[in-house]
Amino acid sequence: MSALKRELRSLGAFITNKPPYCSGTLAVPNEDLILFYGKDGVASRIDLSHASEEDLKHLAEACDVATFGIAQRDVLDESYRKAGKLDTSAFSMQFHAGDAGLLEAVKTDLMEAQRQRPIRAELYKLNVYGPKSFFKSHVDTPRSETMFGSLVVVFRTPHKGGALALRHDNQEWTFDSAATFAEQSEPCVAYVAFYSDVEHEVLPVETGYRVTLTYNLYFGSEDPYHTVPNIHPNPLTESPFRDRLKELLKNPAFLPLGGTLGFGLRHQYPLKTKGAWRYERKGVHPLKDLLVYLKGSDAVLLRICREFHLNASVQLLFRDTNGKRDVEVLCDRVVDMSDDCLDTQLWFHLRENYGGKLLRAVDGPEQQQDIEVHWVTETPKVNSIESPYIAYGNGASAAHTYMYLCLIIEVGKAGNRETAE
Ligand SMILES: O=C(O)CCC(=O)C(=O)O
Ligand SMILES: [Fe+2]
Repeated sequence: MSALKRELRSLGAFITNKPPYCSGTLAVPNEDLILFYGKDGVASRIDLSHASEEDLKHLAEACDVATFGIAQRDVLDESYRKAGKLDTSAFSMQFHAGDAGLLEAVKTDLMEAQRQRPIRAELYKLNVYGPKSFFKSHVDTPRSETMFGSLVVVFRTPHKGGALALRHDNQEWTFDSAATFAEQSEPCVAYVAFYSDVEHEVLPVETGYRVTLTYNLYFGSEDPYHTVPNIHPNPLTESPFRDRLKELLKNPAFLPLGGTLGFGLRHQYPLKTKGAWRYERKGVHPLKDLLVYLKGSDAVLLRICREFHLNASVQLLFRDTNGKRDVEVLCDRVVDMSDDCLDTQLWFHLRENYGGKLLRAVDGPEQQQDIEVHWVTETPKVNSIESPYIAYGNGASAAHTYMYLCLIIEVGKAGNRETAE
């Protein structure tokens, strides 16, 4: 491996290793933890800061069986999810994530670069996970295009087990509320927030009752909140990446003549390709618009590049074909090839008709590479977007290629680049 490749890989590790969730504890006054619940005329009352086993059993018995969403349908299957739920119409309490300053913590810790963007949390359900309850691995069903994640608040009721396992991009983390509470002496609730594309699973509760509120997180206008000084987010820091990049930019041996860096985006983004030419004509540029919607480490990356005055753009990398990485083409606009009939090579078509730039080709020495991109991180395979087209060979056949969203960064030559000092 060349020295440059090694340096880029160690730089990329700071991005790739950043978890797509945040968690912590939050001090809450006891009076905010009184829960009133019931579906009939008379409501019951439980103090979630000092709940007895008997109180919790009563609450569990008042719940309905929890369902879960598959393809916009609610499904009941106790081999997949065993838990109780109350809809928002069947309970009430003073505690609101928006008021408690929790959104501020989520913005700071999870959203990072986008922390200036307003977000709001919509209360979804109260859940009770009693002994042997669980919720197998799933991703939450997005309720709208602006929903970007979920927030779970766990109350300090006696329980063991019921940790939340989170999985993304072949990595796994665990948020164990029972263990978190064991380390706290102050009255508090525990919270965990994660992006919508994070798979998660509630492991079986061994003893006691795990009581939660779940919220859907949206980009959108801000709820009023008060900053509570007692929030202790587990910080997931971005500064090692910034420091390392700065070091590299200062080093005259790093890309001495300047160059182009590529980062595969880590998160999934909805991208409408159908009819792309139509909205381009109206002046809509989805790849440019995506810059303000970047999530988590993708957003951090953009912000740091901007700090260093590096030109950054979201582009589409096309990779052809059959899993082989023989031909790669980069396009700075959305391409809809669903109606295209290709009687030439895909890379040629993209270059001729969509302004694509050839990164790598195998079919002959005469093919020119348009630009060289030094890849720092790869886009996870799950984030690929399929793009169909019709290929003419001996006859017409349906073919497809895969596109990957990436952030392309221009680095100036040594001595001619800023390091934000
Ligand atoms: O309780 C939790 O930690 C997560 C619950 C969950 O995944 C859900 O309600 O969709
Ligand atoms: Fe979930």
